[in-house]
Amino acid sequence: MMLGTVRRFGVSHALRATAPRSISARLATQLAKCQIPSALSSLAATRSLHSSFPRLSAATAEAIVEETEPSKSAILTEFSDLATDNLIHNKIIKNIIQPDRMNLKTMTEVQSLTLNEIVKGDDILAQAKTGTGKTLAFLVPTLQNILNDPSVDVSKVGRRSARTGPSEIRALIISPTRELAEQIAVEARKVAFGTGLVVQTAVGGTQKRAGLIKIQQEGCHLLIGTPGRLKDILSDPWTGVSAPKLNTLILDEADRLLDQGFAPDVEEIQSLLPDPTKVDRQTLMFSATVPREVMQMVRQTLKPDFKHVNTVREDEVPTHHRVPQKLVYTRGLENSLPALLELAQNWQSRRDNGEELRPFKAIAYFNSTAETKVASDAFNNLARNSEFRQSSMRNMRLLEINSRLTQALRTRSADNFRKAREGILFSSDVTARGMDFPDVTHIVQIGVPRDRETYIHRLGRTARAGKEGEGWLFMHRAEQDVYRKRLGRLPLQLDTTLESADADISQTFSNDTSVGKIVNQVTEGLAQCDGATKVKSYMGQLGTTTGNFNSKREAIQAINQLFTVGYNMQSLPELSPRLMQQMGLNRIDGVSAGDGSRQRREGGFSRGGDRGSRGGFSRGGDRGERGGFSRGGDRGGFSRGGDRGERSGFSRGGDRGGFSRGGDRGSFTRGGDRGDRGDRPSRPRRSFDESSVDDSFRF
Ligand SMILES: Nc1ncnc2c1ncn2[C@@H]1O[C@H](COP(=O)(O)OP(=O)(O)OP(=O)(O)O)[C@@H](O)[C@H]1O
Repeated sequence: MMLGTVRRFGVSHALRATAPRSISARLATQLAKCQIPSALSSLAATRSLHSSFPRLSAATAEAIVEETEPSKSAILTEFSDLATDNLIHNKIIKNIIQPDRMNLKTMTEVQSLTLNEIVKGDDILAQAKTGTGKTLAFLVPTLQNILNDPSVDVSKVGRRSARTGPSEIRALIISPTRELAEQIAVEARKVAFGTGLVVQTAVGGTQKRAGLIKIQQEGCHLLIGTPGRLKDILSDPWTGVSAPKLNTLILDEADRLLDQGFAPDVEEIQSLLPDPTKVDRQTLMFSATVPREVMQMVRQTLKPDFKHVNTVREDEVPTHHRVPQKLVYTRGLENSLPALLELAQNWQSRRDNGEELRPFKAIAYFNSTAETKVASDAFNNLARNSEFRQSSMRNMRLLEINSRLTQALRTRSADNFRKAREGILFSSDVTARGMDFPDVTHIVQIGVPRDRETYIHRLGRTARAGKEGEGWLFMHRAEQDVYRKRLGRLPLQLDTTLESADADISQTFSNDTSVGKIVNQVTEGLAQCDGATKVKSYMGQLGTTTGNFNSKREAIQAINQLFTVGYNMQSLPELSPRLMQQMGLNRIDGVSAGDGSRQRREGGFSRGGDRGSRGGFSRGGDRGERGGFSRGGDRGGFSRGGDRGERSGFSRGGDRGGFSRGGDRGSFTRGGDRGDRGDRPSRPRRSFDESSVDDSFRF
């Protein structure tokens, strides 16, 4: 059984387990032979926090002892043991282990396997499952290496005189999203506390000038940022950020940064760093997924003798075994939101009935940014009704996050969700990677995600650091083929417990049944949503969902039904000829062609409620007072330009067929929202949602 792999390219060490997961007599003898600290043997047998959190197990330790002849520090597993041979600065260790600080005790497998190699200066590609502590795995040794650098005057560190601006930057971490960059910085500051090392961020959506002044005044040893902003400040001589002594580059979520969306920026950033023939550079790459397609880029970026540390067994899916993953077929696309509400309500009711369950805290992932807004608005609308307010759902925080929001709103949503005890975060893929929200119990993916990696990273927002969690995938039956082709082997099990997933929403429901109540609540919530938002969501789904179905026509039929039945809109949005051409659509497919004049004539959009009374409940009784539109209020409006420097998605260039238009630079993307490219001085590219809306509707 393969437990983990450390490969030096050229010299390869495969770590094969030959012992059960408990310490063996043989291991004990070998540990003694190798003079490994006695703490290790007890540690290998101990599971301090959670039995399923991947630590360096006895078996792995044994494998290392057998096959890699490590130095003794190579297999340290306790943070406190890092004091041995002064491997890691005492202050850093204290910050990690002290109960009033980070309060961590035992290293995870990826931490144990990479720490010594990074301190030695090797280039590393490290792959380990989501939520297994990769951030600390690169932060601790990197901060230590900065302290070890003789040109960093440790005696002066911490004093003002030692802070000499950007020229002191020794290490750079690139992250695909702003929130992740900020999160890494928070962790880095905790680790570096009291050492005098200064950590700064450079992310899009924040004031560039203010950030630069901070770096100038406070200094910077470790800079963490998003590709666009980093490229911007490093390439602009006026910023004064040149980092001549920088000798460490870290790509977190490396496979994402090396794919075609970000690779050009990352390459450019590398070219702006000191010439590696003059300043030796260590490069580290970390991710939970390393698809074969990026390996060529990995080899081009790392030194030829880089090490590949892989804690995911070759025969294993890179999701956690302990996370039940359930698949729900929905009758139509309009069934997803009722099914989500039912899932949350069922869970909360079970808690009310005395089951020992953590409060429902879920992230609902959508494939386009506009869908997150419709869903979030609908849930916030329905949460105002008295039945909801008196139910077990009453304390739910209902939050939205996607790259179209202003950075201030994004940060607020992320912070509020972090703090929330129970709630739902309606999210695009902007939070899919790296984000460490505590105590997330459920990940609900609505529609088949764009690729297997996206599925894995989204799912990885739950069950972190050894905790429990569950994953749900809601999809239309007609997405089955794409689901199999795109996601490959995954341990999903069919679930048929959610009644509203299969309800015929076009029917009238009475409030006497629980499914009726759920459908009616969602319908009412949606009826109060802004028509413009619904149109954007329709457009977004033409971009994302169409490629998920077997036939375009079938997909458009389903999206049309979502719009008319689910969103309760009378007439379909008109698509301009240009847009139809861009999307490869024609009337036969079932879209409505026009120049958008119908929408303009009708003052925007059909306001819903005109499909006749459906009895059983009043549809949007308060819409008169509110003019039929929900304006977002503190839930964050739709930012159409304040935040345009970032990309809200990119096309992977034809891997899914459908509408892909030549990689990431086309005017039309598939509506995803996978990362930030920071602020750009040049004219921003348009994303799918923007282009479609600008072409067909002006509102
Ligand atoms: N040795 C440890 N013991 C216990 N908890 C840890 C340890 N190391 C890190 N953690 C905690 O585990 C959680 C997940 O860590 P982290 O965010 O670094 O995971 P990751 O592997 O980078 O995940 P992802 O692949 O999603 O980016 C964090 O809350 C972190 O504080």
